[in-house]
Amino acid sequence: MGYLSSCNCESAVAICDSYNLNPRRRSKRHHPPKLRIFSYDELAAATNGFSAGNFLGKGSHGRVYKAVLDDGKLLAAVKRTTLTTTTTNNANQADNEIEILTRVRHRWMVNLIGYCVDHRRKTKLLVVDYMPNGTLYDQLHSRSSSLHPPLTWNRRTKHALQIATVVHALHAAETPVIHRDIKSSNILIDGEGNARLADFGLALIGNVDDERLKCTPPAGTLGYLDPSYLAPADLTAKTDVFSFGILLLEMISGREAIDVSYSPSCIVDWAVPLIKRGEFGAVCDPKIKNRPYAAVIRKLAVMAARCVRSTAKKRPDMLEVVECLKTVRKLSQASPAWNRLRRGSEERSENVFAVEEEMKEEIHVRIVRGGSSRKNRKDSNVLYERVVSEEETLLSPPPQLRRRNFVLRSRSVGAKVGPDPNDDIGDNETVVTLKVLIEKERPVTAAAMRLRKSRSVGIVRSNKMASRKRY
Ligand SMILES: Nc1ncnc2c1ncn2[C@@H]1O[C@H](COP(=O)(O)OP(=O)(O)OP(=O)(O)O)[C@@H](O)[C@H]1O
Repeated sequence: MGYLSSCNCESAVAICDSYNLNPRRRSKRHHPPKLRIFSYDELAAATNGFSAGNFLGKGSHGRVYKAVLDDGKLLAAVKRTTLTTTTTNNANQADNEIEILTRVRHRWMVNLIGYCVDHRRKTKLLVVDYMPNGTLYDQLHSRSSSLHPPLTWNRRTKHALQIATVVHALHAAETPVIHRDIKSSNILIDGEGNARLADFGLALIGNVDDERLKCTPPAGTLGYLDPSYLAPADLTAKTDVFSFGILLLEMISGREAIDVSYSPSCIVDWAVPLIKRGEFGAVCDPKIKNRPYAAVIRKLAVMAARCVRSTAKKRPDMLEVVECLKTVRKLSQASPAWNRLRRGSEERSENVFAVEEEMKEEIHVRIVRGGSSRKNRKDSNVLYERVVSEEETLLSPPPQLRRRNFVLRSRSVGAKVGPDPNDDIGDNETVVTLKVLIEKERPVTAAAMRLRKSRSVGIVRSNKMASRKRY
């Protein structure tokens, strides 16, 4: 294969291997195994002739089978793609996946073991690590609790951190990789219960200003696809951050990215207003038995809401997401005694939280420190007025707010912003008047159907690009 000879596997493979990114381990350089080239017959024998008994699942690119190799010493998954006579999207996807998986490896990725290209049979086979515990999608959304018991909070945050870590490593690699198809069905669970990122069929390698990336049409999966990614030039690492944010919301809430049995059916439209109103309990999956204290759920939910912002630039990068998840994990694992203490203090400061949460809906804040008369309060005593950014309202109340000596009111859009002349407020009280963004209530439609697991859509590169020189 041309692309294999054109890139040095040994050095390229190391580009995002976390072992090599860790300076403490750099001295003992970790050399990933060489890729193997399999024959069709070898893989046919290893999968019992691609039998139904070895069938693992079907994706948009083809079927996946369990393979037993090396006299039973190696279990692998074989992804089988059929080539057609003309250059098709499927063929491109298999090429692209091999090329990327040849160059990048990470312990939280489903890594490539080898491959087989059989032109006579018009078949391309990718041999990857076998993941015996299914997908994160199954674990989150399975109806059968005996097959997949509900995931604990600890598991959810562990999986989220593992995937955030690998996505960050991909983005930070010398030659960055944008996955473009982060979703719960592309996260597989290995034998030790670790989450691994799979399916690099739509991934792109290179810098965003590379011609190849600039000519590749947008692709992804409905429900996870960044709404600001409408043209090739819109692609940035923040495209993955959006999909990761959807994944986080899915993990926190247990809801699917799109579920038409709810209204709103899109997880963003449902969860983000709740998060902005501070209703973190409502967002949290009722199947989680030992929930952490509210501040931990809040921290993660706010991060998820920031990841799914419509403006890509305002989203955090994956490093910030990784740091947030590490903190969330530390806080979640704090001792029960510490949590009891923390809960107690949360209850005592309930009013403060209520204020903070009400603030999340505001778009303007005006704080008026009261004088001795209402007239004074009305116009001459405005000490502070500003537009509060979405970020501030999600994360923290302005420092000027104190628990005592203020009265808080909410107003709908269009209401006058400023102190109400009918207030009966004593001297030296602070008035906070909020302009509230009221979302139009949408009619709730009866549950009609559930969407089946969403499939990836899109092509990896245009035919024009396919014929261009590889780098
Ligand atoms: N490495 C693997 N080990 C075990 N099972 C796997 C492995 N890879 C895939 N599977 C199974 O095969 C199914 C199909 O996987 P595939 O990646 O082809 O498609 P998908 O991610 O479900 O859908 P799409 O291709 O549309 O993104 C998965 O849902 C999973 O159950």
